[in-house]
Amino acid sequence: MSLPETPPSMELFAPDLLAGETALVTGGGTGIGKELALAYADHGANVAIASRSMDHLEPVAEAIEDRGVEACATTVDVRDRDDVEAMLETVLAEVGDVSILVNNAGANFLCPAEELSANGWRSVVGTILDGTANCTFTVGEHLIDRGGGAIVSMGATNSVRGAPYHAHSGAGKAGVHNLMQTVAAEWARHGVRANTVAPGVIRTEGVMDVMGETVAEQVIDEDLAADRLGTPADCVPVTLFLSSPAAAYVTGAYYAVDGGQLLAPTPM
Ligand SMILES: CCC/C=C/C(=O)SCCNC(=O)CCNC(=O)[C@H](O)C(C)(C)COP(=O)([O-])OP(=O)([O-])OC[C@H]1O[C@@H](n2cnc3c(N)ncnc32)[C@H](O)[C@@H]1OP(=O)([O-])[O-]
Ligand SMILES: NC(=O)C1=CN([C@@H]2O[C@H](COP(=O)(O)OP(=O)(O)OC[C@H]3O[C@@H](n4cnc5c(N)ncnc54)[C@H](OP(=O)(O)O)[C@@H]3O)[C@@H](O)[C@H]2O)C=CC1
Repeated sequence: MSLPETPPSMELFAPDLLAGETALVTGGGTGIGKELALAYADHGANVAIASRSMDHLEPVAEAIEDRGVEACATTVDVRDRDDVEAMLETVLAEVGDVSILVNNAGANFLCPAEELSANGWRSVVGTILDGTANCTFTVGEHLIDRGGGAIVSMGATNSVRGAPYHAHSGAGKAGVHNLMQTVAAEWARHGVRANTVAPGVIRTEGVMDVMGETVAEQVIDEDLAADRLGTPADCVPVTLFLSSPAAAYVTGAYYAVDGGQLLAPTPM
């Protein structure tokens, strides 16, 4: 028996939960980011999505518009601060005020620490941590100027539990968790909240490329109380909640969406 599926967010939350908001989702053309972008649109928010490849973004932008809200798709490499500033200019010009930032763009590969090249480290930590910082500082300034907003960053369970071959990814995600706490502490007085959602192992093309089916089966058998991998849909409700007025008093928090991956798998 595994944990049941998460119902579609439209069965859980009011359809107009985020009407009048504009969400910017990095990495919004694939995997978890795509599911989040479509859910924001379902609940009435205008949605901007940004990543390196327009190929990912265009079909999702069309699906967002099909939901009757405004969409913007723009390219960005979140590792580059100038690029991130240009992304925000484009989004502000095309869909107006941004009130929600989702730092979802991410990167990972499995590599023994002693074999990781300097460039391999930079590539992953640059995307996860520098990328989250670049977007948080750039969009954060806008959120402060407009008098408030919500930031949700995709962390990972490896930020609080080291795991083999995750030196770059785990360290980067730990930095994300801490960065969200810091800006939460600094920016509450500006009405800006910042929280972390930490997925466990969520079945996306990106993660399956990283770990493959054999490791996936091993994780399910040995590590997951839920007895199944997560799905992008599992990440939606908590992220919508954290973006909404229902979380008005929630900031600096860390929510694992991991099917119990952080629990000890054995009694002792
Ligand atoms: C609990 C799970 C937590 C998180 C899960 C997820 O995030 S799932 C989501 C997962 N989704 C994604 O990851 C999607 C986005 N991912 C990507 O874009 C790429 O996978 C990227 C991260 C390599 C960045 O691309 P890029 O074009 O910027 O970089 P590039 O190709 O130029 O390589 C840079 C350096 O990295 C080196 N290197 C690369 N692979 C390996 C390897 N297997 N082994 C060793 N090293 C490797 C490569 O050799 C080079 O170093 P060198 O040789 O110059 O010293
Ligand atoms: N799936 C999982 O099991 C887990 C995922 N996570 C985190 O959740 C988030 C989403 O993961 P998932 O959906 O699986 O991954 P995907 O591989 O589907 O998504 C990663 C996204 O990030 C974008 N991206 C990567 N590098 C950059 C960059 N330098 N600049 C801008 N965009 C970039 C990619 O688009 P493009 O190629 O167009 O740039 C892609 O859309 C990530 O932060 C990931 O670390 C955390 C724990 C577990």
